[in-house]
Amino acid sequence: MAADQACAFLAPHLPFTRKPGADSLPHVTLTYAQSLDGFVARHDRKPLPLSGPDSATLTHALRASHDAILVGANTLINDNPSLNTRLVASDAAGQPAQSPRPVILDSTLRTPVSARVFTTPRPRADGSRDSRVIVITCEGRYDRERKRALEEDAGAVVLAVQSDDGRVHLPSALAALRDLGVQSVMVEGGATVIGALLTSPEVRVDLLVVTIAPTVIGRGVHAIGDGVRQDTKDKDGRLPVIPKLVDVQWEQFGADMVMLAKPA
Ligand SMILES: NC(=O)C1=CN([C@@H]2O[C@H](COP(=O)(O)OP(=O)(O)OC[C@H]3O[C@@H](n4cnc5c(N)ncnc54)[C@H](O)[C@@H]3O)[C@@H](O)[C@H]2O)C=CC1
Ligand SMILES: Nc1nc(O)c(N)c(N[C@@H]2O[C@H](COP(=O)(O)O)[C@@H](O)[C@H]2O)n1
Repeated sequence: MAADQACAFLAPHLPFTRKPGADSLPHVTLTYAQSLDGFVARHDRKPLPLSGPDSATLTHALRASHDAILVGANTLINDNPSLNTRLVASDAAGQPAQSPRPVILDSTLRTPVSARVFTTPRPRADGSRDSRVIVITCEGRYDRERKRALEEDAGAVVLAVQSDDGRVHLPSALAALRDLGVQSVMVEGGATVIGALLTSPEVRVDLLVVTIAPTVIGRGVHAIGDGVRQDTKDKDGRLPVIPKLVDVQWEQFGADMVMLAKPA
């Protein structure tokens, strides 16, 4: 069964907890599904089902094993995702599945109050954890009325952190999540977030889990290439660097291949 296979595949990497150290940031897992030719979406950025049922079960087991699940604002707007754990009964450690807290990176608060994520039930077995959606925006860039609407009409927690070239500063976002008690974050995309995270000189990705579906798209949004600002140097004059991968494992889930690796 796919759920058992997912548990066995993920078990050696558990638990996903905060990195050691007084000011340490949460554990970060980066995960996405791509076509055989490297795309996460078609060129129109409409939702694109790539994962088959077995690798989708793995993704939900992974979701259930993290405190929070993070996506970029474009993914939230284009896909209108649920971000819950409806495909699994238990997490990768065999405990009853809980849905992680959704987190949206949204520099200017474009997230609609009608987004599905705000009304998706997110029962938690322990009953005590705050499961409200967290929207992280840039100090000085957001509209106060949008913040009020997200908080009061959608029930979100809106956090404003420092801006990094017009985007949410990733270490500040992770520190804000840590301060809310989040120990582990599963980042699901999209391409811009994947690129920003993989090339961040300040944030470490602890685990990378990539599903490769036997599907050819031809033209679309590239998983890495379209998210990385290859032509721009950062404020210290450095070009984006994508880390090498170590401890690489491959396993077949249904028709898909899944790679699990650690950035060096
Ligand atoms: N196949 C898969 O596994 C997945 C595919 N997707 C696809 O990806 C596409 C969306 O990807 P993108 O357009 O690249 O947008 P995205 O979902 O990566 O969101 C980018 C937006 O996030 C916000 N943001 C704030 N701070 C940021 C930061 N530090 N770094 C990056 N973004 C930050 C900005 O508003 C930015 O425009 C959709 O078509 C969706 O279907 C999304 C997730 C997973
Ligand atoms: N693992 C995976 N496989 C695919 O084929 C996908 N298209 C995605 N997309 C991500 O999952 C979100 C949808 O979540 P719900 O099913 O609505 O809970 C979508 O927004 C992407 O983040 N992932």
